[in-house]
Amino acid sequence: MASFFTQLARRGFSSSAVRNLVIKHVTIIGGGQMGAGIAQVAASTGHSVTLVDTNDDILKKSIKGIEGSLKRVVKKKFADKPQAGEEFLQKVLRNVSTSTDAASVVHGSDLVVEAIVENLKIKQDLFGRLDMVAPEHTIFASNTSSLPITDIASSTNRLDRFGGIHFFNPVPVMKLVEVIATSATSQETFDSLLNFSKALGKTPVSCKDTPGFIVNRLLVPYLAEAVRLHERGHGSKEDIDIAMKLGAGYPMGPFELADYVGLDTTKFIIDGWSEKDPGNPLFSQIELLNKLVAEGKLGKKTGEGFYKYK
Ligand SMILES: CCCCCCCC(=O)CC(=O)SCCNC(=O)CCNC(=O)[C@H](O)C(C)(C)COP(=O)(O)OP(=O)(O)OC[C@H]1O[C@@H](n2cnc3c(N)ncnc32)[C@H](O)[C@@H]1OP(=O)(O)O
Ligand SMILES: NC(=O)C1=CN([C@@H]2O[C@H](COP(=O)(O)OP(=O)(O)OC[C@H]3O[C@@H](n4cnc5c(N)ncnc54)[C@H](O)[C@@H]3O)[C@@H](O)[C@H]2O)C=CC1
Repeated sequence: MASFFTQLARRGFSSSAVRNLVIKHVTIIGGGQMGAGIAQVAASTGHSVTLVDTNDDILKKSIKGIEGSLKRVVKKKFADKPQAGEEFLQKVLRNVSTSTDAASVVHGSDLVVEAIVENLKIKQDLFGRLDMVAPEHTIFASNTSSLPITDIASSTNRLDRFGGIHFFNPVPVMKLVEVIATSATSQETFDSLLNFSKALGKTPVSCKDTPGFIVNRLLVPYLAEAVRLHERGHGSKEDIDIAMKLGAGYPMGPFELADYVGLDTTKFIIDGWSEKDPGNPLFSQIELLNKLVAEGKLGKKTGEGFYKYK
């Protein structure tokens, strides 16, 4: 039987594309909560990272956030060696550069991780543009919470080198990464994403390209039901949060977690799924969530969501 590499070569891949599997340079697009966290962890594990966002002010904020989060890590990891801790921090920061123009920086990338707004069209536009300029061997991956990887990948001509890599918030703390293969993702791409996740010190699990993969398929209906339970007058937000923390062992209650994740992201997910599966009561609209998002109360990141943070 022909080797895997031979089979790939027969399917039109050059040997240079096949050989270049170790991910060293990563471009991360979107410097928000997730992108900044992924950049931090990748840079901390010796990868060279370019972080991209739409403007320099956002990127300055991302770097400041990375520095703050790194200080928490360093304080713990180098408790008895502050000098070594400071050196580590500076070394990690040197591994991160920034840009507002993704197309001009992907030429040296082994992997592009997208962590921009949860909107299919915007993600497709981004990947479609990058596909024309990125090297042949570059793997594309999305950190989407809920959109089909197959749909995002459809704007490119590298379906075999496209997968999902779903991190959890806060990225420096949460150990899980869901690695998602579509029906077109090559085994090699999947393995590279698994190995990259392990190189970041994470524990990867393998997922199919189904709505919400594993964690969000279970977490989102739970969160939605918590808000509905509150809307029905069957529990205060505070009591529901306390109940789930003390009764089910969750580190945060559902309202705290939704505020932490972002109510806009939570709404994007529920809207997308209810549009695709309108009869499914699990994904029916949630009035209170819609109201808060319409008021710009998006959770912790805007200072108010279900709770106030100012
Ligand atoms: C909502 C449903 C809709 C889903 C929408 C889509 C979302 C997705 O696609 C997928 C997701 O990410 S779902 C969210 C997953 N995340 C969670 O469930 C987080 C739950 N919360 C926690 O684990 C802790 O409260 C947490 C770790 C956050 C904080 O812990 P504590 O309350 O104990 O607070 P701390 O004592 O401050 O922190 C504990 C240790 O962690 C370190 N730390 C926390 N944040 C950090 C950060 N940003 N960077 C670096 N280190 C950080 C902190 O230093 C502390 O360390 P130790 O001193 O060793 O304990
Ligand atoms: N918030 C969470 O807990 C989690 C979110 N995700 C997913 O990660 C992605 C990002 O989420 P967050 O970091 O929470 O969002 P966020 O709102 O904190 O950050 C998104 C960033 O992307 C930037 N951006 C938007 N369009 C862009 C473009 N075309 N080019 C470059 N930058 C662009 C924005 O300026 C912003 O800084 C979403 O797909 C979300 O579903 C995945 C796991 C957990």
